[in-house]
Amino acid sequence: MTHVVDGNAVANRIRDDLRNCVDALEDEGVTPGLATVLMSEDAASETYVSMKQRACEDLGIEGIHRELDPDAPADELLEIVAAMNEDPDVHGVLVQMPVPDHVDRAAVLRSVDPRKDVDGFHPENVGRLVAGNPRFKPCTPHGIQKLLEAADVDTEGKHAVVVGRSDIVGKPMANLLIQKAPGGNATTTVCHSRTADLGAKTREADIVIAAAGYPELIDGSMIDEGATVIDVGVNRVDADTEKGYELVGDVEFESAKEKADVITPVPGGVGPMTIAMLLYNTVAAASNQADVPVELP
Ligand SMILES: NC(=O)C1=CN([C@@H]2O[C@H](COP(=O)(O)OP(=O)(O)OC[C@H]3O[C@@H](n4cnc5c(N)ncnc54)[C@H](OP(=O)(O)O)[C@@H]3O)[C@@H](O)[C@H]2O)C=CC1
Ligand SMILES: Nc1nc(=O)c2c([nH]1)NC[C@@H]1CN(c3ccc(C(=O)N[C@@H](CCC(=O)O)C(=O)O)cc3)C=[N+]21
Repeated sequence: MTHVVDGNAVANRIRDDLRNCVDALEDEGVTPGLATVLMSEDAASETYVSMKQRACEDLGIEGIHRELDPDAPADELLEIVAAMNEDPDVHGVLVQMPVPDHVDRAAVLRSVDPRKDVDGFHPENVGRLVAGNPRFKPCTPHGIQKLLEAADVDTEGKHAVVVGRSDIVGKPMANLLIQKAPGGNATTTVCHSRTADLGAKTREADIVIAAAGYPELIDGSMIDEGATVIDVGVNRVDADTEKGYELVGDVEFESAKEKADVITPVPGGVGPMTIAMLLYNTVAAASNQADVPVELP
């Protein structure tokens, strides 16, 4: 029987453990604070940011949210981030991606205080991750490591094929998988839009991590018997539903499930883990900044 990993259940376990950490910080007079900034009118981005804020509230983390007109000058965004960097009640700062085209994305990522960079996107934190000394592991790849662990999938010595090379998912995922550390030690291939014969690469994989943002790109014919399939894709596809769309992963679930031993669904797989690990990084940031040690899950 194929194991369909319940990301909501794993995420809820982590969130329960984090609640104890928040209580321990609270006992020392510290309330963790997460500030989010949204400069977009994209409906999916709005949904994700409000899910993050609700998750904070649920845990006793103080959520602060700012929204900017997508046409506002880039300096306005940088000023907001600078104020959040200075605010002692804010321990984590997250600028929801993507930002509008007239805003220099790299400059935004550099503007976040690296000690508050709970996304792990600041170049200093990217460098530390690559060097094997991470401060904050990026939320989605970190969540995938936790999911693999929960599903008893050992990465050591396995061939992992990551489909996608974005700064948010593909690259940090590959960097974690090649680390000489628990959850790493995998032989790792990174594929992208210029990869020739993607199926030939994914069929070689013990673990496929699909993060291309292309609905049902990977079907059962591209999966080896007994493989583990992690579907990161969250694509809104027009459908005759109440909302007018349905969520579809980068994996064609039914055919891939026939081949895989372990597979994650969409929704309810990687997505909830991303949010749980954002809470994790926020608690870690508060613990470091307040110099109050906590035992993270
Ligand atoms: N579940 C979660 O928590 C999260 C889900 N997501 C979802 O994951 C998906 C990927 O997100 P993100 O990394 O930000 O996306 P990006 O668009 O930034 O990157 C997509 C990557 O996939 C590659 N790619 C695109 N099409 C193909 C193809 N046909 N064959 C092989 N590679 C391809 C691109 O290649 P190239 O570099 O050559 O352009 C690029 O490297 C999206 O659906 C997004 O919504 C994202 C973040 C969190
Ligand atoms: N600075 C920044 N940090 C991010 O972490 C970041 C970002 N920008 N930009 C966009 C992506 C996307 N992302 C998701 C988070 C949760 C779900 C999630 O919880 N998905 C639910 C379904 C959500 C729904 O119902 O629409 C699920 O898969 O079960 C999905 C996607 C974080 N991202």
